[in-house]
Amino acid sequence: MIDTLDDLDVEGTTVGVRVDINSPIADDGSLADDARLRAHVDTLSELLERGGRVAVLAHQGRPGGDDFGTLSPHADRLSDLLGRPVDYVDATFSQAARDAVRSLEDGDCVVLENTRFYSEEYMEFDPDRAARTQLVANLAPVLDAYVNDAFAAAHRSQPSLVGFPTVMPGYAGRVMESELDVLGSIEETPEPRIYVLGGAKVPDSIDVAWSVLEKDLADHILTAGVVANVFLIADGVDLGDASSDFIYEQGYWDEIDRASDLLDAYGDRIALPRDVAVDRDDSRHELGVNALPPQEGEAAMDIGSSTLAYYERLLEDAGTVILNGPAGVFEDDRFELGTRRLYGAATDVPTSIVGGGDTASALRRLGVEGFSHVSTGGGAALQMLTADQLPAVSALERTVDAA
Ligand SMILES: Nc1ncnc2c1ncn2[C@@H]1O[C@H](COP(=O)(O)OP(=O)(O)OP(=O)(O)O)[C@@H](O)[C@H]1O
Ligand SMILES: O=C(O)[C@H](O)COP(=O)(O)O
Repeated sequence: MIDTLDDLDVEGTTVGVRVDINSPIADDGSLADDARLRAHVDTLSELLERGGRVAVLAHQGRPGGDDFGTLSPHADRLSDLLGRPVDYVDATFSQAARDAVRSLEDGDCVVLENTRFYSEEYMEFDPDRAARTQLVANLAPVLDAYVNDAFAAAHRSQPSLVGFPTVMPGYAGRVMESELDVLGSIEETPEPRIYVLGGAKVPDSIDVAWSVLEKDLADHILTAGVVANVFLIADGVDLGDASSDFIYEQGYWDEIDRASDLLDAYGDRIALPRDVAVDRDDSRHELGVNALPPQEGEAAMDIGSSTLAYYERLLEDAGTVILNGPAGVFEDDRFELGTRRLYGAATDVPTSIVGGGDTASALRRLGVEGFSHVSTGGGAALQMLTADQLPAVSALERTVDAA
């Protein structure tokens, strides 16, 4: 049982609110999509209107990634969306951050700097240990309560997600509450159940594949995106140097062995692409897997038309489809076809659940709509749909009682 904002006496309370506003970032550093910020408006508005003093905690990107950066543009955008001033401080738990939090008055909001600018935040801890990290130990004394609205990051056991509710009363925000409500009953969704695993977070997808196949939750897994490329290599297909180098550079080379083990154990339930699309002479060019490897420098950027026809046939019989991650590099018009058609076919399945920040942004861009539920979370939604407990949710369940 988790307490929600209904259980929090907000007025005059200084609340640390963990949100997930991790967003695509344009080349000039601005936000390329604000959907995740919009999702949290209800929670933040409610807290501010009820007289709360709100300190927003969030991450942006992963250390070393192109989208790793400051939350300053997020604060500006939140101010527009909330229709009130939102301060930003370029510190997360230092004296400057604590002073900014202490000086909040009822109805004020400040965004603290990217929690991942600080190295312990990118490590996974059990909640008790997380409570002793620098972030929690330094910031908790200036907060009265903690609200976790970051469903999309709830599968990470990082300090800002599991540490605070160990030392102060923790509550679910409105996004967290509604996601847990919708996604908490996977066993009740109609069968057969198909999982579509695409996108670029290969280790997360392989974890999910193991889990849903072992628990007999999935009748089929359709692979797409970089996940499919890893499975194709595991199946002995020569995808060429460009795709292999990309997988190696992402640090996913070991995932090929894990994919191979999965194919050995459950190959009859895992569908692999029959063709892929590459960039040849600046155009989309499709190649059957028998015609691979592609020419030098060509990478598999999307699933091809034969694969789409095959996947569409499988989806025709599905009762539930759960999708995460684009089928290809949808940002490039030549490689959006797989995502457009695969997700389009999924809207005809009686229960269709979509997860993922990039996925949701791809679907908006492509104008594909009509799903039963579009989750703010990618990996988190998938983990929830494996019927596994999310660490940040467990931490809220075990939170300390309000005084
Ligand atoms: N074949 C491919 N080669 C390279 N990149 C790909 C390919 N297919 C998809 N991608 C990239 O995958 C990225 C999205 O993957 P990701 O796993 O982050 O999805 P997501 O929906 O954001 O999920 P999450 O919310 O878990 O992060 C896109 O930027 C897209 O260009
Ligand atoms: O985009 C996401 O899935 C969440 O913000 C979590 O980000 P992470 O995968 O970098 O932990």
